[in-house]
Amino acid sequence: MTEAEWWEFENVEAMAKQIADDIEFIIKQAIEKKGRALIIVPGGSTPKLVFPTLAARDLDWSKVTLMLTDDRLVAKDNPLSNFGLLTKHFGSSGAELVSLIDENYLDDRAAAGRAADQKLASYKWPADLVWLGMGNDGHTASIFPGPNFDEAVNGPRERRALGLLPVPLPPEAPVARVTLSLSTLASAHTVMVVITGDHKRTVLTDALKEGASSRLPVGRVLGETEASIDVYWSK
Ligand SMILES: O=C1O[C@H](COP(=O)(O)O)[C@@H](O)[C@H](O)[C@H]1O
Repeated sequence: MTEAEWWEFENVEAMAKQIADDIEFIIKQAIEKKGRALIIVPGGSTPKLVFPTLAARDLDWSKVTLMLTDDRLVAKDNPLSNFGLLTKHFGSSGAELVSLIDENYLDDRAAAGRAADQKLASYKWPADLVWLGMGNDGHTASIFPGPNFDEAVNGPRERRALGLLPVPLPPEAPVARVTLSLSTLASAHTVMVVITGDHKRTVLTDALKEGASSRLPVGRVLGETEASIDVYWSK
């Protein structure tokens, strides 16, 4: 069983405000303590509820690095690009935005993963915050259930990013991915999971019960997380 604290909200607006408050606090604390904040955020649809509220916060964004938990292996101007979403909301904030995708390797997921891994070596780890999303199938970042699951979770601990192919391909984004590794996600100072709807609540509850040996990616990542875990949930 993995312990997590649940925060439940009447609506997504109230949830978005609380998440923005909490991330603002984490960023300010990190800047005060070490001069910069490294904040990892998810892609997909759920962050769209929070990014506008967070981006409007009066912070010294020039001292903030924003990176993604994962991205789709597509060009930055492709509508599926998580980095495109990040740029849309934070592009004028002054924050450093880090893409996991090197457009030289759009046809080669393994090389794309190695390129991201090399790039990430120049950042200061662990991250101050890893904010995880979760798909209906229990995937988190781009660690999916299926044949790539073992490769994704059993890699060397020093590996920070890797290229993966979800099987089956998710209909909403049927492309290869580059994802942060389990060890990178799980070593953050703070970990939050943000989900909506009854189905995802059931999936996450089951995954937490299964703990570190969970059959679901989100359960595996959270089971290995060193920090306390906060779950934000709204209908
Ligand atoms: O493909 C992805 O999906 C998950 C879940 O996204 P959501 O749309 O169900 O919120 C997301 O966390 C991940 O970053 C993204 O690349």
